[in-house]
Amino acid sequence: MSHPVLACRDVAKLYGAKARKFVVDGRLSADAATLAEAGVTAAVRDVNLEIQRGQTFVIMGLSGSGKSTLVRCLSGLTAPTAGAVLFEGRDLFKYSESELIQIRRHQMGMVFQHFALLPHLNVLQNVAFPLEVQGRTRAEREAKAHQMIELVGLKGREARFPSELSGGQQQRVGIARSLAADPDLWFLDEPFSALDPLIRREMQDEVLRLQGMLKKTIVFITHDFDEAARIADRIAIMKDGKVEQIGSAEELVLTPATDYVRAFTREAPRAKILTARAVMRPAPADARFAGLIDARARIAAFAHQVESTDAVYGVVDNGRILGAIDRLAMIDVLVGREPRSVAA
Ligand SMILES: Nc1ncnc2c1ncn2[C@@H]1O[C@H](COP(=O)(O)OP(=O)(O)OP(=O)(O)O)[C@@H](O)[C@H]1O
Repeated sequence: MSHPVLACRDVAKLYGAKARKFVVDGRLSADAATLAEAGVTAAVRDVNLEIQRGQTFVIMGLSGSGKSTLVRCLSGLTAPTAGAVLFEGRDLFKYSESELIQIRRHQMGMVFQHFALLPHLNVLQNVAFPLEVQGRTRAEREAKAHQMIELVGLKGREARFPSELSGGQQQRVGIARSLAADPDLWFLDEPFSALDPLIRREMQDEVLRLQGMLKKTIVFITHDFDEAARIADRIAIMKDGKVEQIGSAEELVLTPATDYVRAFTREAPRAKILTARAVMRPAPADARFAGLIDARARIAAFAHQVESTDAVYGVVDNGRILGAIDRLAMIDVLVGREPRSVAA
């Protein structure tokens, strides 16, 4: 069986002079109150998760909830105080320092909120930079950089300097640069937070487009649930260093595990997140369907079809009827009410 690309086993990261005192046999041995009393911050604690190959895994939470610290542990930048981070089944922090550098350089790519482009290098040189660090020849570097620049839609701007680009364009350069080294694992830490909403959506579409082509394993941090819902396969919601729940956007909206998750997902655009499968009811025995809806279709895509108040629609998967939807049941789910059964 293949391993998850990344996994956390009881990961904790503590800050404070007395932090080590609370780790026994590699495990965190104190609750939040005891740690706080000792002046120790548990930036991350009790984190268990698995990220599968090809998945877009989003880590979200408010400021200070531990997202960046967790990602620093996942990407090998910071060793956890307790627990283990497994990369392809092996403890990331049991590699030697130089092996870890090689893994980070060749198998991981990073994009940050602040574009961190080198101001004195032009677009081509910025994108080629990680390949220089990898020791590739100039011809190889430039060929790859040109390919990446084209991929993110910046062909023709190779000679510009960062200061001559808009925020969105700078972030495209950051994306091209992080992809130049062909990482398997791509970390994006609030990459679009500094961009205005329209450009932000455009960049989310860009990630979806690139992911459709490149099929990377993506770890994406955001504090915006709408952004998470648009791009994620799985979302982990963090609070006070802990993961409150992990699930698809649909699972988090429909079955929040805690009040915190419920509050986080309350304003979510349900029509764009929920699928027919999740909102259907058992089909009445004698139902005569006015039409059929694919089980994977989102409400926003089929709502216009469910127009008449008394018509019942069948929900199908590969030609098989799984359940039924009518207008009232759909509206119940959209406004967050327990849906009533579908009328025959
Ligand atoms: N080097 C450090 N030393 C001490 N405390 C730290 C350190 N790094 C992070 N913390 C604390 O750990 C907690 C989690 O911080 P972290 O930066 O991981 O949160 P975050 O969710 O990424 O926040 P933001 O969205 O604001 O970046 C915070 O209380 C922070 O003050």
